[in-house]
Amino acid sequence: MIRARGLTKTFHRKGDTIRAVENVDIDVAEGELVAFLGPNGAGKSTTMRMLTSLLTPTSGTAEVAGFDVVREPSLVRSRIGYIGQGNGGGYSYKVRDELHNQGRFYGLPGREYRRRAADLIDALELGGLEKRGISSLSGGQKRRLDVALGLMNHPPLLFLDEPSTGLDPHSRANLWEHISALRERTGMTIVLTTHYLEEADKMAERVVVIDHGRVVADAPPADLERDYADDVITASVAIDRPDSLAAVSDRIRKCLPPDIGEVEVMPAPDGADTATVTIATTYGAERLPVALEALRLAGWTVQSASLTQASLDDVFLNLTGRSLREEVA
Ligand SMILES: Nc1ncnc2c1ncn2[C@@H]1O[C@H](COP(=O)(O)OP(=O)(O)OP(=O)(O)O)[C@@H](O)[C@H]1O
Repeated sequence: MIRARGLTKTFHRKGDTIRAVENVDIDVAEGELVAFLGPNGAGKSTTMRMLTSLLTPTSGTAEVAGFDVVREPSLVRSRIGYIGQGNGGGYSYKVRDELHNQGRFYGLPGREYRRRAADLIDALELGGLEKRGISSLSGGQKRRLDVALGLMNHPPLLFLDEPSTGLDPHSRANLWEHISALRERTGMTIVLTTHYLEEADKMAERVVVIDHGRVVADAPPADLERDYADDVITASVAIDRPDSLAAVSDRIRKCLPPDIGEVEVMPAPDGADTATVTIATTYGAERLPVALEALRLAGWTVQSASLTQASLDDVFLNLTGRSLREEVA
């Protein structure tokens, strides 16, 4: 569906040169859901706008839905849906009129656009709102209408630029339910931008991490978390008072399998007779019981244990030295 090579966009503004996107390669297969993840200003929207033919690349090439974005922009546009960050609906129109207008824009015959509008009103739960003015809709309802507008031409490829930004968690979950259901029904390919880590983790089959206009990683979320971040096992272990921390640490390390991961032993901060064992590892969920069993067999009493699984924020931190969560906040 998408094959981009060396995609680059440089803006010149007031004597400044802004390298918004640099040398980006992207492949998206039919039916995939791919998320571009990165902080504000990383270049996600600019990349998407080049792929939708709205911006001409400074250099590089992209084929989208079988056509070249520079040489065949109208063929690209006829085969994609694009929902930008701004609101698609003209505010003076009513919900159904806006959908019908969109159908006319794509040159659909009246019967067809009325049928599609009715279908999308149903699929995106806009029933009862058909005659409402768009300016009176809630944020979540407006975003669902945006998605409906982007789907009027039945595109095999849908681009969503920050579909859920500004929505409350309930509306966000609701929008995602609708998008997932549509995807299941139509097999549509979806490319979206987001800076919600949880959203990318849960919804996307593949995450393209973008920072300073460059792709810094591109893989399924679970692979990124395995390759670029650690799970952390934490266990609180009872210790005998006379033992020095060094001796305890040595004994604990020796009882654990050598390949378990990076082990650290710290005294409890409140001076109690416990030590905190942390193990940075991959496949933490499988290794947690192994570690606990090894400690138990060696005679240690484990008072509590927990597992913190690697997140996409850890991935971003390890790749860039910055926390995406903090940057976005
Ligand atoms: N038309 C433009 N003229 C000048 N600079 C621009 C223009 N459009 C984008 N930029 C700059 O290019 C860089 C990338 O912007 P872009 O909007 O692609 O980032 P983004 O990752 O989508 O950010 P956000 O999450 O805030 O939407 C930023 O530094 C931005 O200020």
